[in-house]
Amino acid sequence: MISLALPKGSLERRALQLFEAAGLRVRRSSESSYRGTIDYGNMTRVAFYKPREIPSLIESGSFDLGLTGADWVEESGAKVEVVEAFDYSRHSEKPWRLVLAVPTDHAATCVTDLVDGVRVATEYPNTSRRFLEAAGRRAEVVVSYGVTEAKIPELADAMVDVVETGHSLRQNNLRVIETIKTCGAQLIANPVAYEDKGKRDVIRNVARLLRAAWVGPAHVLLTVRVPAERLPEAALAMPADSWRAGSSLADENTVVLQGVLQKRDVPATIGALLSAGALDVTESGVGMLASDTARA
Ligand SMILES: Nc1ncnc2c1ncn2[C@@H]1O[C@H](COP(=O)(O)OP(=O)(O)OP(=O)(O)O)[C@@H](O)[C@H]1O
Ligand SMILES: O=P(O)(O)OC[C@H]1O[C@H](OP(=O)(O)OP(=O)(O)O)[C@H](O)[C@@H]1O
Repeated sequence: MISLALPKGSLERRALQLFEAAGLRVRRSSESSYRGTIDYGNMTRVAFYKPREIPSLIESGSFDLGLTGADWVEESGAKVEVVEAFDYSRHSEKPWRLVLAVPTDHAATCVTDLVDGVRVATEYPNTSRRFLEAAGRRAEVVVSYGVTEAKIPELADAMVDVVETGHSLRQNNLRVIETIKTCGAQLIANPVAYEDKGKRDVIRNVARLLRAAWVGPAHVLLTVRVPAERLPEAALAMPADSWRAGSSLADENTVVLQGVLQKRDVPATIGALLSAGALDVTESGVGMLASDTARA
């Protein structure tokens, strides 16, 4: 049995989509239920927690596997195995950043411009202290429990917080002077569970399925009909991660070439294939792409 802790809040929606796309749908009685199951690997104990709590739940062995933000893995200092990483944020398929920010009219352009004794508000006191110390700044770290932007100017002069779109910074007249860490979602495992052969096999397979569901939609399958004598040219035009050729049952002079390639390569590839003699090209969507090397 593998137990799994999933994130509530910002990271939740995409996590559930990803598990569903990987064939690992979380079954629960309603969207407000914090408990569920997955019909794979005997995952009968799935629970939802705030991302900041998940690393310690995994380290302690309360759960074998968890999905949370890289910022909380670092902040907690929890001893966990990072099994996979997915660069998505609350609103986008891009990583978010943990940044040091100051009011727009502040003179500082980097951390070393901050004076000793500067008050820095943050939900990430450990990460912030480490960063400020490494920069040689003697700062007063003011622990915040959210709405950190509002701590300036009364309680703090600067802040360390999450930035994704930058909307919140702009609305509060703040600007970034340092990026401390670029963060995505991480699949983390309890080290003891990861050493257990049976659990490790399930954990590795969950990671593979999630990765396959993550990279799949960034790819397409191209099916190309090409006259047999033009096959070498057409094959060269296919920048596919993998491709294969087979004969057409309908016409022995026509070969069918199939390849999986990244979506961004499609326009140029179709042009090159047609120039190389392709009779027609059909594009199909890819759901999951399981491969040891595939990366979106
Ligand atoms: N755009 C984003 N804004 C905030 N957090 C994000 C964003 N993108 C990813 N995250 C991740 O999600 C975490 C916040 O998750 P969540 O929204 O559940 O909690 P919270 O806002 O800290 O908590 P609360 O709802 O109690 O204020 C961040 O710490 C970070 O790991
Ligand atoms: O760059 P943006 O896209 O604006 O995202 C970043 C903002 O989102 C988070 O706040 P959240 O709404 O979770 O509230 P909080 O301040 O209480 O954590 C974070 O603390 C920032 O304020």
